[in-house]
Amino acid sequence: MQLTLLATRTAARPYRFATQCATVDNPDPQHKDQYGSSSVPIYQTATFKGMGGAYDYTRSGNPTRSHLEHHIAKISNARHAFAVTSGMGALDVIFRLLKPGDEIIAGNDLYGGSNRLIGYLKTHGGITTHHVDTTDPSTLVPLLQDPSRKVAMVLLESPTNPLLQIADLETIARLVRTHRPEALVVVDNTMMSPYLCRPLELGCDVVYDSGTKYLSGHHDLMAGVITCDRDDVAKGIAFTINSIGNGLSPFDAFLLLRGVKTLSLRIDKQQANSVLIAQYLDQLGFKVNYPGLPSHRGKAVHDRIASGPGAVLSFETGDVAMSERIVGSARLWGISVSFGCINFSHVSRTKLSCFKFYKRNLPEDLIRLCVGIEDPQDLVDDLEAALLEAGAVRVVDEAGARATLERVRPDGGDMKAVELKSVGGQERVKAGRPALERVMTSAPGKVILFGEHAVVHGVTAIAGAIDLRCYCLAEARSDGQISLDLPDLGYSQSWDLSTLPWHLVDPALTSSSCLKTGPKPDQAPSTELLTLLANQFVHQDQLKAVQAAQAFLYLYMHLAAAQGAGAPRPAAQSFTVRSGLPISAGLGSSAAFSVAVSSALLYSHGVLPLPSSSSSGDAKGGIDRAHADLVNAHAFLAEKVIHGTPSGIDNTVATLGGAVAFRRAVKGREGRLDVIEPQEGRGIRFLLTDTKVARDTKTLVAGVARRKLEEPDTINPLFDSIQRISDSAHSLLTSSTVDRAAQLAELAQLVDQNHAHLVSLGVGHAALEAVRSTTRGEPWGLATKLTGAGGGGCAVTVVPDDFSDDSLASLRSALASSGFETYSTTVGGRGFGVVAVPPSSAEVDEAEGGAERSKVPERRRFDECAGEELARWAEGVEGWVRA
Ligand SMILES: Nc1ncnc2c1ncn2[C@@H]1O[C@H](COP(=O)(O)OP(=O)(O)OP(=O)(O)O)[C@@H](O)[C@H]1O
Ligand SMILES: C[C@@](O)(CCO)CC(=O)[O-]
Repeated sequence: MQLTLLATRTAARPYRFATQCATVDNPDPQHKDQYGSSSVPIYQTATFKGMGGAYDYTRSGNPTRSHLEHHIAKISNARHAFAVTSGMGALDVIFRLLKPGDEIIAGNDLYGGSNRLIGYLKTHGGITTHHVDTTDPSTLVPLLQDPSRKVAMVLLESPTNPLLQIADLETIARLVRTHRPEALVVVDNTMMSPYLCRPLELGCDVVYDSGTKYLSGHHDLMAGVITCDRDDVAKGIAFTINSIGNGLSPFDAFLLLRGVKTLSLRIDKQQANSVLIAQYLDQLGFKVNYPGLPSHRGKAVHDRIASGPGAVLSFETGDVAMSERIVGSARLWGISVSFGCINFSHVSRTKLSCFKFYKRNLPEDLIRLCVGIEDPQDLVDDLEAALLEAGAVRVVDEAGARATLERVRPDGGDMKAVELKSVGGQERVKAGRPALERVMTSAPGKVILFGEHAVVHGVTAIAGAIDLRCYCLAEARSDGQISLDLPDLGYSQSWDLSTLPWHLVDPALTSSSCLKTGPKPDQAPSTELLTLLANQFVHQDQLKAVQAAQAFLYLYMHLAAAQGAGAPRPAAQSFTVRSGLPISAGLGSSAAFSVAVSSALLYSHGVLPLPSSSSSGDAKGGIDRAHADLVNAHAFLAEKVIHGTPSGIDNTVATLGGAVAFRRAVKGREGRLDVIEPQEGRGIRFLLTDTKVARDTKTLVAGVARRKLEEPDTINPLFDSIQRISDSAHSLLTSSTVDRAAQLAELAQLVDQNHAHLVSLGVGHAALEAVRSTTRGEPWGLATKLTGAGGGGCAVTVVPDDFSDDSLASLRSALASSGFETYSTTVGGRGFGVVAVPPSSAEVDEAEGGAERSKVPERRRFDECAGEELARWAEGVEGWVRA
């Protein structure tokens, strides 16, 4: 039922642009390629055998070209499309729709090549052209209304090249329709491509693109394409192409078709780079022409007729010689004509002779930038180096917290120093040192005894800290880098602090109150920053590491920005995280990671003062509750980055330790946190079994949320029942009077009931059932449920008081023989901890003659040892203070 509905919907809706680009349909649905080739074959033939077939001579038509033309028509939303040998070839074909004596109205900032052809038309074809200011549609009206004028064509470009002036294509098309219905409105759409603008949809008659540019994207072919809706116009164009023989060759048609498939992908990246570069130049005070800048004249019109500013911009320096020096100094930026290529950002200075010849009033110092898909920071760096080398900017305030660039006035006069908040969208930051040279934190994993998943939707859950922990070591460095090493995931990466996307920090997280109380519980992480971090800053090898690195960088950047009151004051540091917890197994490894990293950041940056350690080196409850809450608030944000919509129970337990009954705040109902105090002599043993079945909490939580939405009548009663289970468990665990045997028997029953509900929620797994059947079977008879997000991961078994150590050992070996890993743990252990780590033995040797050596664990062991050995190493550092 559901499937049918979805299928119908998909069939009725046209595909979106990127999908249309990537899917090449056969123009002739009757014709199936004999081998079912996925890529369109190249029909490299001049002639076709026989007469009366679909094709006879490639000048008139060729299957590869037809495929391309069909595809171009589809993505341009046009009835007809034609592919010819160049963009100018396309304009030539269009001009041949005119007759001697006809007149053209064209812009006064037209592409030089078009102007050259217009000049030729005048001398050889008797066709005159009137150049007007197309940024103002009213300038066309007198010509359109003048009956003595034989205006047969209006030729437009928007944005123009290279001044990026905007013509209101829609309004002009309407004016032409009103005053001169027989005239054709022709648009050169090369700067936009059909991805960003489709002028036929705005009422224009004929559109052409130089396919050499964005449509191809690789500067490896020359082509032009023409689209139109009118059948009579299409007939004229087809006749001309066949007559003059400038149809695109089969091989170039194949290449162009290949290029078009990635059109939207390429333009998205080129455009994003262009926005950063335009902002950079704009902040330096250059006059920048780019419709992506709020100040650009005609931006409102452009935003109405097009869906993006494109990837060409230009700027003026105020001095021709300086412009020449800038263009000459660029290294990564090449010097070239044309644009639209993915891997070749280039600069070009306007050619004086050309402009003078056509009497175009173009500034002679104009530099055009055509932006590719390179890393934007490299482009900005190279441009900046060229600006510095050319003397267009100079560095001031090098000693300050932030480097500042100042534009140099070409005439030597005073120029206001531009304090750059951001350069190319990237803050010019200077790395400092952290408040603490070396600090280590740790946080426990958790086991949820009752209420997982339901807790995300406002039901109470019962959980406690376990004795497996995650450790984070933060160390100062002095090379302007921040690094993250995650040996458990085989991941290691460092970033130059000045290259991080500081411009995307969320101001809501950089206020001074945020430093005191932490991010608000309903604060969502910025998807824009997270996406950028994932796409451009984090190695993409494995999802687990991407999530962890995103969370780390997100916290790090906001903390650095908050400390500098918006202007980042980052410290160069190395962070190494190790964990004794199985990752993605339901024991809260992500929460332990989030708490360990948050606390390491807050202490090492001096936001939290280091608590004083007791002489025993293990002060219980030695951390202020307000400090713990600040850590928890930051960790919750990190959990959101990793999990999407966590309830907050995992990070709360990993921060505070102990055992809690937790209810999150939902829709107007307050949250609630009850600490379950350990009861003397009534501790309960638990066995944790890791099924080793990999799963992802984020996906499982999202799946339950979707089911709640789609099947509320099934899911809501399950949540109500889980609430009753948690309430019963809470009173059983806090009662000091209920009979011990009855308490454990009742808990076992609740465990079974809760597990059954979790299976009904859809988060069970065959491996978990295998664990349950082993523990329930003879001779053990113990109740087990999944714990955490389920879908695999871990199960928790209640171990009664009279269950002997031998029985436990034999149960563990039975589970191990099925490939499971077990952990026997107490529940309710300590919360997060912190310790200042002294220099490792090697450093002590140098500085103090080795006097301290025996007290300091060897640093490299932290990276190398695992499991219990890791815990021994970390716990061996003296002076831990824990919540
Ligand atoms: N030792 C570690 N090193 C690096 N990243 C870690 C480490 N431990 C956890 N993580 C991060 O936490 C994520 C695991 O989160 P996930 O929620 O899937 O599992 P979990 O927290 O163990 O289970 P649950 O949330 O069900 O208790 C990993 O993908 C990684 O991003
Ligand atoms: C599945 C879930 O309830 C527990 C994951 O450990 C999710 C959450 O509470 O955030």
